[in-house]
Amino acid sequence: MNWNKETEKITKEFTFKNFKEALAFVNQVGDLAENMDHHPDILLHSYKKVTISLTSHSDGKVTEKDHQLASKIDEI
Ligand SMILES: C[C@H](O)[C@H](O)[C@H]1CNC2=NC(N)=NC(=O)C2=N1
Repeated sequence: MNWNKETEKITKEFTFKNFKEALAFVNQVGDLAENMDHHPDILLHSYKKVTISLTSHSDGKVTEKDHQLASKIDEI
């Protein structure tokens, strides 16, 4: 299997005190995504880190929707 070329996206890593706080953050991001009908890729890793990646799949690139959701996530 070939390696996939990364499509255009914006990514940010968040670090929390523990797994429980990281998971709570993931759920809050999920609520925002559902409200916007715009969904990130979410990776909860190293037990207390969350990496969020945003791209607009229907456009195949980063759009204003991604920046809007990123701003809302930063306000959590
Ligand atoms: C039908 C539904 O509105 C679409 O599939 C939405 C869902 N969430 C989405 N999220 C993202 N990141 N990109 C999209 O193109 C997208 N499309």
